[in-house]
Amino acid sequence: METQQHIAILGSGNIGLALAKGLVKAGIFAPEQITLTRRNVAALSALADEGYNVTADNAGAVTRADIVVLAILPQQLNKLLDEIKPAANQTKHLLISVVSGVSCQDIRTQLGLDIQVIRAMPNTAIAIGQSMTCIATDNASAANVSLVLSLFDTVGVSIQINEELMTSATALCACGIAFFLRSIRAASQGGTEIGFHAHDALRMAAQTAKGAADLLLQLASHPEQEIDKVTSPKGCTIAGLNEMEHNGFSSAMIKGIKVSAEKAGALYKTE
Ligand SMILES: NC(=O)C1=CN([C@@H]2O[C@H](COP(=O)(O)OP(=O)(O)OC[C@H]3O[C@@H](n4cnc5c(N)ncnc54)[C@H](O)[C@@H]3O)[C@@H](O)[C@H]2O)C=CC1
Ligand SMILES: O=C(O)[C@@H]1CCC=N1
Repeated sequence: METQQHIAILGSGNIGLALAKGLVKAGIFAPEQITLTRRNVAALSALADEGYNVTADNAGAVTRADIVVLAILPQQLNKLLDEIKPAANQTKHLLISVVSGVSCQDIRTQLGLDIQVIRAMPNTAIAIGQSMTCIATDNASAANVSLVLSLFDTVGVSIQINEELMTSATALCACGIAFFLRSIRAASQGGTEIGFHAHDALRMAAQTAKGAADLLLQLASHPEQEIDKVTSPKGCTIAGLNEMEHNGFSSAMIKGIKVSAEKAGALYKTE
């Protein structure tokens, strides 16, 4: 799905750069078709050497682009929208916002334009083509929704959801990367305590986690169905699993995801 379009990514931090790298890796955009912005443009010099356009001029980047991605923090958004307002064109531009907790309508209101806005919630695995991305909109055309879904499908799996579920998607999928990484890290720490060198324990834990995820994804199976196959009667798996549950393993994950979702919903309002 190669494209001739030009994309501007406003805010080249963790997720903006992960998106840019993912799109280039997937062969959708050449670096020359991507403009990356950041206030401290010197921090993007390595990207400039790779062929990306880099600038601190957000409005200029918007003028040259067909698709504009907003990838800055919620508290930085209003200032940026004021800056690009003169360059934004509601007939030309499609806005994609990955900013947590900010609705499509919030963005149009701040811009004062009836522009098409699609929210996307990817995660950092987008850099390696493994993102779970949720998208939502309240006004974009079906053609633009398909375009954005197919764009994110090249860098993982994408689904369209109702906009009111976007903060939940943020907690489960975007923050979720950190939650699962911490679980793997904890498993590796356990592995070290029972005899493996730290780097071996981490690799073993990560591959085991990957296998567990693939059992669900490839077999369309349920976790408990797969757990039942591991837990031999009177065995060591059920002993370990029950010990974890007595200490609140599932409960901690559920409570953490709930707190994360509440926080995601309040990020823009508490700027
Ligand atoms: N990090 C993640 O895994 C994910 C983050 N998000 C959302 O993406 C947004 C960005 O998050 P991160 O990448 O983690 O933050 P970050 O702080 O790493 O990146 C933001 C970047 O924007 C730049 N910036 C700030 N003001 C600017 C301006 N006026 N013009 C140009 N650049 C400017 C900053 O220098 C920084 O490089 C947030 O709204 C976050 O909620 C969404 C999904 C996943
Ligand atoms: O921690 C955050 O607020 C952002 C949103 C989702 C992932 N990182």
